[in-house]
Amino acid sequence: MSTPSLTALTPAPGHSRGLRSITVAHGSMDPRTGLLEYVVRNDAHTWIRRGGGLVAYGETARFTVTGPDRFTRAQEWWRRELAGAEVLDELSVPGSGLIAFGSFAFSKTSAHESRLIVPEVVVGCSEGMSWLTYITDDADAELTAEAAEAALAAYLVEPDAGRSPSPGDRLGPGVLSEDQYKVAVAEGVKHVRAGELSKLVLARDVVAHLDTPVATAQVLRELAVRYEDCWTYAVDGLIGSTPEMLIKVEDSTARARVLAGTLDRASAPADDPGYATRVLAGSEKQLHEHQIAIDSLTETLGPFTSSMTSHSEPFVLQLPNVWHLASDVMAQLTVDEDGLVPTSLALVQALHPTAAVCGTPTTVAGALIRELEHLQRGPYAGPVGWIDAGGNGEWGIALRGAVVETPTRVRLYAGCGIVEGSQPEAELAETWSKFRPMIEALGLSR
Ligand SMILES: C=C(O[C@H]1C=CC=C(C(=O)O)[C@@H]1O)C(=O)O
Repeated sequence: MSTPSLTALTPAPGHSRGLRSITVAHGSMDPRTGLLEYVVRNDAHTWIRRGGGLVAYGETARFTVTGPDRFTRAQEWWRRELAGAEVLDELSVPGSGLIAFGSFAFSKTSAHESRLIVPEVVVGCSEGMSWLTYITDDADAELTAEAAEAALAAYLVEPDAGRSPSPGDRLGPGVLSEDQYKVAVAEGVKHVRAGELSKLVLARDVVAHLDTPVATAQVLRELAVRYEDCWTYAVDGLIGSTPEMLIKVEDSTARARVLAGTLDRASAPADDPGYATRVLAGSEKQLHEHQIAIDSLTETLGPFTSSMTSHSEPFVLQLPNVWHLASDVMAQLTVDEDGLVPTSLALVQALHPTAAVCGTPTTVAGALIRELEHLQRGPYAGPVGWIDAGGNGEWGIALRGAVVETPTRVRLYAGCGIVEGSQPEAELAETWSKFRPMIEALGLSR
């Protein structure tokens, strides 16, 4: 397997025949809002958690691809772009310098285009540092702090208006009705009981029809404030706030957050603080589902690492809508004889799709998803995130999100892990708990 390396992705300084970028320190940020003050336009690309991360505007380059080799081809394109690039970066931290935002289709057979987008301006904030990056393909453009500030100012000058819920806004069914979804779950359980697979993830969609155009920036700000432990993403109309980190690479350290096992907070008794721990961490079914997800990640990540640690027991992650059983995994990536480690995108390629969104074994689950779901997942449950010139990056799984299909039509997706003990009615209810972040951020009710 050829894994692009950190060094192979590092652009040569001083000669340019393509992308050119400058990164400068950017004034201090309001600690209460962090990056959110920059999420003012509906075309923002975002990757935000607890006020930090990246917000970007504009598009200097784009690569689109479909098919089973979408990750390899995207990496090749990124390497080619970097090879001819000129990069001035006074910070040189993960996420500074040249970066691309990306979103990949869940399925290798999907007609949906996976994409890498190199923005024009990026505001970044991490560990008390803030920076501004300006990226151009104009050989004559000046790479100065003033040029970067001017490029950012041009995007911020006209913020998009928010919207208020309208009486005509409504939530309609998606491809499968609720009853059809329950039938699909029951079918899935039969296959699990027959021993064909141990876990299968079945998803469904619902469609928000709005009276007036969706105010994406407002939706993203609401998601980022409410779901501050999640990663609020926006890439080209794919928006949401995911609690699941597929892989994060910072130099030679990789991290992942694996989730599986869900409990709706809406149905919890108010006066029982031990409820989530008892019901989730005390449930054989939930622990089994979680173990399958952990095993799938660690088995695949193992060959890339020299050491790996995770807690022996999952913890209960509390989000505003649900509790999850969660495990954080940290690994040291193996450094090869040339001193190189795999890039974040190379690891994405190896890890996707995990048991959290597909099932185990992957091929059996993938075939059953196609047979039972009747849904074009598109970018739902695919990797979403960013990569920099050094190969660092953060790639979440595009969950708890939606695709803005037209200014007034937004498609929401949610799925559930199906194991032997799954009940169709309970899984249907669980999809509603997973739709809730988007339903509320859009100002809708069920
Ligand atoms: C497939 C989804 O969630 C996955 C991630 C966490 C917990 C899950 C579960 O408990 O079923 C799912 O595997 C989704 O949110 O659409």
